[in-house]
Amino acid sequence: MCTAAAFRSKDFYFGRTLDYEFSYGDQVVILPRSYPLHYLEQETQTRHYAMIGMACVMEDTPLFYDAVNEKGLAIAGLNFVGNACYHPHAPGKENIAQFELIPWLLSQCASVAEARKRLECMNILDTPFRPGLPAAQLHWLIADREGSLTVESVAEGLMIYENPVGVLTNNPPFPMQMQNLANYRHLSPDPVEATFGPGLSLPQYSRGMGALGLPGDLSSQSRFVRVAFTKLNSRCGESEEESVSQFFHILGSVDQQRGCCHLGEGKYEITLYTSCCNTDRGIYYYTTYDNHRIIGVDMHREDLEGGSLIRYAPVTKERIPIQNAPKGDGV
Ligand SMILES: C[C@H](CCC(=O)NCCS(=O)(=O)O)[C@H]1CC[C@H]2[C@@H]3[C@H](O)C[C@@H]4C[C@H](O)CC[C@]4(C)[C@H]3C[C@H](O)[C@]12C
Repeated sequence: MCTAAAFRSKDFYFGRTLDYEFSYGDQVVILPRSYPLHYLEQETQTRHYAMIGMACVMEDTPLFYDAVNEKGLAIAGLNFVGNACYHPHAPGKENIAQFELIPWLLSQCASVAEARKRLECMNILDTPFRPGLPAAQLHWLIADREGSLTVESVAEGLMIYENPVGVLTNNPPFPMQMQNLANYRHLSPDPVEATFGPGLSLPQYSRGMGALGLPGDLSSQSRFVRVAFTKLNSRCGESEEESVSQFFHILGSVDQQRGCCHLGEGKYEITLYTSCCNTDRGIYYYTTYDNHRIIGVDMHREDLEGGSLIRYAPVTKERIPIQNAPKGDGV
């Protein structure tokens, strides 16, 4: 399972949890403006916007899971298994392979509005990156500080939906997620009046009872409701630290702990990493399952005019300072 969210305080933040049972070899990758981008059916781009994101690099190609470009446009791909359907070459369309979608849009679009224009003439090809690595069945959250889209390539074609909530999880298709949200329209962060029935006095015995009924399980439909409620009711200060901290709390509402989602044969799905990118500043923050310390990688500290990929292996080890150690232990 995975969850992605867009969030605005003073700056605009975008990130995701990546929930899975193994890592493909994730790295924080900065792709500078002159790194050539090759496509199956499109001309090679030799100059384009720079981007930063989480990817695995195969044959010198960064295969992005989520990324943000220097203009503040952000995209995350999330599993959409059983519903994603890609198509053969379509004449008259811009034919883009599934693994090319993120670089194709981030290399040339500065906003959601520009991405939408490109998407309207796109066809997503089923061609795998290489034999033995089938095309991941995904749908995408695309966002900038003005708004969000959900993009789903299904049997009927490429669907582009306005996403008024700015969150995405996995199945079912986006229109069903939104319809399901209506079942929770009564939830509130405020205390609510007892309306159960006339003449019955029911006590408000706890704080937080306005959100009683918010689903707590790990299914993708429940996570959609939970993260939407958390994000829409989020309040935080405008500083970078407060905003980043709040963003990790929003995605913390759908964090997946080892043991709660058994896949059989002793395998468990866990939140491998959580990301939060300040899209205005180009800083990609992340935590990993065993490293709760937020680590940042700032794309503007690198040579964005260069022609080589810049790669950082994620910090995966927990470091727990002891506050009353002799020299404060770095607290
Ligand atoms: C597994 C990841 C999605 C996690 C997720 O949504 N989990 C939910 C599980 S479930 O539905 O609820 O069961 C996806 C997100 C991005 C994907 C990767 C990117 O699309 C880049 C390439 C694309 C290639 O086609 C396959 C390898 C790959 C390297 C993908 C592997 C894998 O499918 C990733 C890492």
